[in-house]
Amino acid sequence: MRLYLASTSPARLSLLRAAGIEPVTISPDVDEDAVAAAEAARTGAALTPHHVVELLARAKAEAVAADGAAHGIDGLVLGGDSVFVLDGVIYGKPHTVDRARERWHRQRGRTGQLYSGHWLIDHTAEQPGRGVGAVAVADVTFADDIPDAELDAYIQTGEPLFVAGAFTIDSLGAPYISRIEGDPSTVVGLSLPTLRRLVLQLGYDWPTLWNMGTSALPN
Ligand SMILES: Nc1nc2c(ncn2[C@@H]2O[C@H](COP(=O)(O)OP(=O)(O)OP(=O)(O)O)[C@@H](O)[C@H]2O)c(=O)[nH]1
Repeated sequence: MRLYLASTSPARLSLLRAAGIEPVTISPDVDEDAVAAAEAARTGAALTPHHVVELLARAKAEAVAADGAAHGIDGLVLGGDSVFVLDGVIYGKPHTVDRARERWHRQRGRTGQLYSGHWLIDHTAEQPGRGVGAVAVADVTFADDIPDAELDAYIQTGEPLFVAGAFTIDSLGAPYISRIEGDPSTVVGLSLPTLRRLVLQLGYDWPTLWNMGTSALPN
């Protein structure tokens, strides 16, 4: 079974490859801010983190599936979205050094939640368009002994600017994460246990997605 990843996230691609799946990646053409704003206007209330990540994961998967014929899609289309929540406030990517510094000064020594949304669409002749979704959440606790100067050095690498919550657990940010509760792949941006359950929900066996080269096999 072919998996189509409706995401530009290198981290999501790496997670799938390490799990034995070489997806076809297709960039979703979605204005995330506009989609979230339209939903907030429709509901008349601020969106919960759970709602935001499932809404955007679905929008990305549906945007790619809508062009299914153009892409020659015959398989499962996966969209994802992640946000970080601290004290009830939803944070995406900081994008700027000042915002990343402000976030870290707030989250240092604290615990927040990383929410990842998943939407999987069956784009095969058998069940064209059937979609299922789920959200996974993991608690992330940050080290409390990071001096300002070291935080600035980390921020200057640029890594924190383009990831939800301004941190990674699998790259330069790893030394600053003291505890995770939940499956680590949720924090990276794609919960593999959650994806497996969605595949089963659509009636497929997980191993049918394996199309590993040697890249996924431990050497
Ligand atoms: N490597 C890594 N990436 C992380 C981590 N936490 C969050 N991210 C990334 O932060 C990004 C969150 O932004 P999203 O809007 O969900 O996704 P995106 O990167 O914009 O890509 P699209 O799916 O194309 O929207 C994702 O690429 C996540 O993989 C982490 O701990 N490690």
